[in-house]
Amino acid sequence: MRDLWLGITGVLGSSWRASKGRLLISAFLMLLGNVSAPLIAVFLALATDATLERDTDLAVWAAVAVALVALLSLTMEHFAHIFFFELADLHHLSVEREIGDLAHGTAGLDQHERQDYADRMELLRKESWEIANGVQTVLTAITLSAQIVLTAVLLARVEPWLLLLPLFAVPPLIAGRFAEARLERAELKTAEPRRLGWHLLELAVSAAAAKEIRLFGLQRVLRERQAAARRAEEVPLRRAEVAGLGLRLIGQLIFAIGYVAAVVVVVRSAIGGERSVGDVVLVITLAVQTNAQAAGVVAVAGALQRNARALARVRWLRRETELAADPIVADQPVPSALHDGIRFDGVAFRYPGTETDVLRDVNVHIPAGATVAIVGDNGAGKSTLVKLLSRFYRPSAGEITVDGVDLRRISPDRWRERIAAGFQDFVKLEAPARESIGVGDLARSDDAEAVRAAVHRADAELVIERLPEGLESHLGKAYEDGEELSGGQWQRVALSRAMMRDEPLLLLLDEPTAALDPLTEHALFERYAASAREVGSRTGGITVLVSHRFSTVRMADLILVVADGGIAEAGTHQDLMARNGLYAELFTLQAAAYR
Ligand SMILES: Nc1ncnc2c1ncn2[C@@H]1O[C@H](COP(=O)(O)OP(=O)(O)OP(=O)(O)O)[C@@H](O)[C@H]1O
Repeated sequence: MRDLWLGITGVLGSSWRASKGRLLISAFLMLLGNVSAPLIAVFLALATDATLERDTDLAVWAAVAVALVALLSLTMEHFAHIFFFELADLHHLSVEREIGDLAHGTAGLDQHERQDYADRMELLRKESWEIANGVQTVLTAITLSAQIVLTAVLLARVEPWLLLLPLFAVPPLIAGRFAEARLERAELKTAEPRRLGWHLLELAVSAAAAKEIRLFGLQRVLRERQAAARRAEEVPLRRAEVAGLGLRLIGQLIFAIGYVAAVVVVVRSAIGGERSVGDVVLVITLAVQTNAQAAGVVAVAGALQRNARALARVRWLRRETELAADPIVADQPVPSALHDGIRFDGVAFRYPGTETDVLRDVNVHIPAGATVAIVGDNGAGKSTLVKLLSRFYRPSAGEITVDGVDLRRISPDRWRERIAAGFQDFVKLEAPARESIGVGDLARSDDAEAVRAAVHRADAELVIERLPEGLESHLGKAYEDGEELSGGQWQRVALSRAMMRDEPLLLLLDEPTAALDPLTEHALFERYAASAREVGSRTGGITVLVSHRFSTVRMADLILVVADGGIAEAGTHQDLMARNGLYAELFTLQAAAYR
């Protein structure tokens, strides 16, 4: 009930803010249209009695009035729609803006990587039009209520017992509520197969996936899976819809019984001479309208509930965004340079909503100015360490300190201003090349010199030189004249973006060179390491590289081998080879493979 109330007031409030004039005009037109409907019955009754009494003047005037109110009742809602559409557009824009603001409004990745968040966000995206059209729903509800009250008054004047007639409209209402609740449960339950269905459809139309799909002959399997996902979505939804239809039908049947009883009561008293024929016409006409009103109430109640549910989800998103805020006050500045470095003390980490620790009791000191390589099997936790360093997540236990200051006490935004990063799953930012690279340091994104320097650091000059208009060329298929790049070329663009910051305190390279060949990766990393050392000697900046290629890794000052949720080995290449442990084994295996 509270959601319903908040839904109604929320819609009216935001429509009022969006456009007072449109809201008032459409409310007036709706009211006029809705109040006119019961008046048709009044004038029809008048015309009938006047005709029977041979009062021609009154009969003609009453007939003209019937035509007039019928016209108002039929047309006003259409005129109101013109204003609704504009209001809905304005509203939709603001709803989408708020969803976007809230989705961008969290510092970490807690929500974005969570399944229940993804499910609800998907529903919310679908429902954004429901919210936008909410003003029509709410105004219909209000003006329909006015119509129902007027109808009730008119019926009561003929026969007070007829006031019971609207009571028969309650069962369809309750049935409608149950049907809606059942449908919502089914929608939530089927969010996963729906997402899977979309994903499979996206795969089917994506150029990137087309190669592997054809090469491995996956078309049939994918089609079958897509069909299975659609079935898994549709069967429960259809069941819920059929069950809802049955419930609604029972509700309408109860109303029909009341309707027939009311008509019988009045016809009997008209035969007995207590009522006029006009009264019978009035009741039959109004009772038909009451039936339509009941259907209208059910429809509008369903729409109000959907609107309330969608707005409740927006409030949920607001709450989630608030909850995601770090409880610890970020009251420490980012150091301008590192002296000691970064320390992990007893750090454990478990992804939200999961049952096992990905990292347990991680203790390591990354000295200022060092170049660190992180190696380990797939799923060992390398990227998780990078996410913790980027402050996308907070450790579940233990502490990460930067020059002795708890990382949680440094504002994530400020910290990230001093981080440069390149990831394996980088963004293919479709924009002019200058912008696609420049956003790596937003403050200098328009600075062509800075962009060129970044391109040089990433050794991506050849990629840019081949573009028809150099840095001004549009990248990607979003543009008609856009240049599509190869995987490796996109990766160079992403690397250039990572190189935009001149003196980062932390350069994170999480397999950013995976699309490049080992020799190129080796050469590139040597180049980064040299420049990182040079920058590091001034600022104490740390470079962290995640790679599976040991030929690249060996040049790092410190190699961390991640295994079994912790740092299994740490040291230089020489140290670790001498130790003859996991690193030595993996290195020897890989070196043998290359020989
Ligand atoms: N968002 C997430 N939610 C739940 N579990 C996750 C999430 N991301 C990663 N994991 C799990 O955490 C573990 C470590 O993942 P991580 O990505 O850190 O491994 P990695 O060493 O970087 O692997 P790779 O070499 O394959 O990139 C894996 O078991 C993975 O399934």
